[in-house]
Amino acid sequence: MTASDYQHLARDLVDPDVWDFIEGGAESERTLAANVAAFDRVRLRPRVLTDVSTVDTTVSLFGADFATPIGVAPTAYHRLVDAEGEVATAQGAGAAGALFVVSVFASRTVEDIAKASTGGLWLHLYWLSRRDVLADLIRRAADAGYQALLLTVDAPRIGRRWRDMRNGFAIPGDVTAVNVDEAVMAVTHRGGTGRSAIAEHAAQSFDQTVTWADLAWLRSQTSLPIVLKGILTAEDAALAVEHGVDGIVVSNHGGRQLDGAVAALDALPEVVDAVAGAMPVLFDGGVRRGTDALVALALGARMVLLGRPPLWALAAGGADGVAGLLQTATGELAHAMALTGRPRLADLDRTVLSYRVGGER
Ligand SMILES: Cc1cc2nc3c(=O)[nH]c(=O)nc-3n(C[C@H](O)[C@H](O)[C@H](O)COP(=O)(O)O)c2cc1C
Ligand SMILES: O=C(O)C(=O)c1ccccc1
Repeated sequence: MTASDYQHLARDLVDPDVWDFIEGGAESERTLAANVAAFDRVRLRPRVLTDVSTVDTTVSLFGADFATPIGVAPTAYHRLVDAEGEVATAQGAGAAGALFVVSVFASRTVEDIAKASTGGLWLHLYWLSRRDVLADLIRRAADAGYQALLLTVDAPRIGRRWRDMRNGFAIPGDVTAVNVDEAVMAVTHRGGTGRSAIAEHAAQSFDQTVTWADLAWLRSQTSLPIVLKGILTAEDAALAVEHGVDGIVVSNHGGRQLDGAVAALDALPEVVDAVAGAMPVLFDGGVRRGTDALVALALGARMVLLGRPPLWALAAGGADGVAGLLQTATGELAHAMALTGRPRLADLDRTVLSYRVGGER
């Protein structure tokens, strides 16, 4: 089944306030819409007679091999939609040979998730004020076999998500961020009419003072690769290279942070050009099909991540749903590679694309 099939099934299964939390974006949700619309503008230039009897979707990243360049983006609290939560997501991603990036606000322990996983795992972090909590979690993740750290840099504060504010949304009490010290989570505000508990919690627990210079502290804590998520400009891509990070994710957080931010796909070419091969560039935002993945890969992404679709699949089908989603998307990608006459990921370049992506610049 496709992402859209799982979305339709999930809608009837998930609590309406949780549904709004998953689906929603910031303010007018313009950037959320733009992420998906950007793919609608693209058309492909197929080449023919190239021997596509074997199509290869395998990709390696930081020394690990993946069956597919389509992975799972970090999203908080998977137990909101499935009793097994991230353990089921890890089983599904592993079955598909896909990367799973585990949110710092996961609702299962990093150790339990690692035990359930047969694939690659990275740990995502928000920069909490409590550096001792971060340091401890980084150590646990390394011990449990996580292969990289992904620091999200587009959320010093949480975007103004009116659905959550109007719903007075708070994570239900039986779902908790089990990997984060209770002292950090204790500041969680209950939300209430007109307020989002998630935004209030972040306002109290995230460190808004961090700058590029602070990355040296993170580097000192681990020998794992460090990937920055939430880069949208050539300027910041150049700074990322300068500061010696190991990879970046071009992302606008699925339209959940700065409304009006450029569509993720439109930002991808300038970032890829600025990085100029110095490190892998990943991509997320609006990918709903394998054919969308092909477009981002053609623009220079090494891997693409899905945010909302794995939550839909998890809600509708648990681990099997997540595996099914990733396998279907990978199948679509392989088909599109065959039908564009590019049977290897290395064959995918901008000549695949007919329309210019990247806005007016
Ligand atoms: C319910 C939900 C929770 C999320 N939680 C996180 C998070 O904890 N950390 C993070 O960096 N991004 C988070 N994201 C953003 C995703 O990692 C990703 O950037 C975005 O969903 C990609 O867009 P897509 O949903 O169109 O695929 C979340 C997104 C959703 C929908
Ligand atoms: O990152 C997000 O988009 C998000 O929804 C979230 C969830 C929990 C805590 C902080 C942010």
